Amino acid sequence: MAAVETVRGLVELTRPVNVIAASVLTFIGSFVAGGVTAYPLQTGAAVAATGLAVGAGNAINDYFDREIDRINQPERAIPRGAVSPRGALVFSVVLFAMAVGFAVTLPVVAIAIAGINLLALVAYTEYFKGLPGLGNALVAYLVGSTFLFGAAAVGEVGPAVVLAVLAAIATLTREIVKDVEDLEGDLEEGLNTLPIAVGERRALVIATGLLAVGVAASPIPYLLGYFGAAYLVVVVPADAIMLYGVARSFDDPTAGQVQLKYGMFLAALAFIIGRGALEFGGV
Ligand SMILES: CC(C)=CCC/C(C)=C/CC/C(C)=C/CC/C(C)=C/COC[C@H](O)COP(=O)(O)O
Ligand SMILES: CC(C)=CCC/C(C)=C/CC/C(C)=C/CC/C(C)=C/COP(=O)(O)OP(=O)(O)O
Ligand SMILES: [Mg+2]
Repeated sequence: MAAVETVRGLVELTRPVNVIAASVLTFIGSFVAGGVTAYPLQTGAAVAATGLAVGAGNAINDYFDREIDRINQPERAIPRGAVSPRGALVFSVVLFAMAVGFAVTLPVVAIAIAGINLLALVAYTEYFKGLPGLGNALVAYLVGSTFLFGAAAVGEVGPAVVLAVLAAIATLTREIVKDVEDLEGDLEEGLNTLPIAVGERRALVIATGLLAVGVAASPIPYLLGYFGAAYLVVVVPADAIMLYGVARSFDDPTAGQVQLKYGMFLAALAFIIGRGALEFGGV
């Protein structure tokens, strides 16, 4: 039973939903760059590198955060004892090494993005997380960069830039809300996150303003001709769910950040449907 609990804990450390979601974003980047069918092996390597890097980044985050999580998230794998801190660290290093193994097979721009991202993932928790807004901006960059990484693996990065910016804005919004949710543990650990630096309400007003910009910009991929009209049918509800989530955060940041995540996932689906509609002759 202990072995089953350990394996379950290791899988939990990777945050598999995020691993899959980020991998889909990289695939979308390759898709909008028009390289999936022309370069299937590079697309596969980029998707694999992303999934392994996200799993590694999440595992090392939980390793560094193990004391905060005893307060904020005691049910997580390390605080509940399913995985030892050393076991989590070794697991993260193995995943990072596997991500590098796939990334080095890609074109030089993709290798550069992967190299920057892998360093950022290691540095995030120790050096950036406690800096007001900077830690959030780094995570937002990392999520947005998946589109650039997927595009750089197979072709031109250009079309992926708009998607990267939209994903980064939405992620930055949610990261600020998550810091409001984690205020107690972050204060105990002496972290100076944005809500601690400027106050919870002001941080949420900043998050709301950021998301408003992202929502207003969300039709741009359609207007630029990257997506078919079917994109609007899906992204408009996604925008509405994200706006509802950030509004909900003022009285319940936990529920709000979850709603934001649902809206972001639906927006990622809108990207897939929008590009698919264009590629396969739909609307
Ligand atoms: C306005 C507009 C149309 C925005 C686009 C939104 C979009 C497509 C966002 C992409 C979001 C996404 C699918 C991200 C992948 C999952 C991931 C790796 C997120 C980063 O998570 C960091 C977070 O702090 C982890 O916490 P948790 O999710 O609670 O485990
Ligand atoms: C394209 C390549 C090679 C890599 C992509 C890398 C990506 C997409 C990373 C996604 C973001 C990520 C996994 C960040 C790691 C750190 C992390 C989990 C930040 C959020 O954690 P905390 O701020 O500690 O909050 P919680 O632990 O409570 O969620
Ligand atoms: Mg953490």
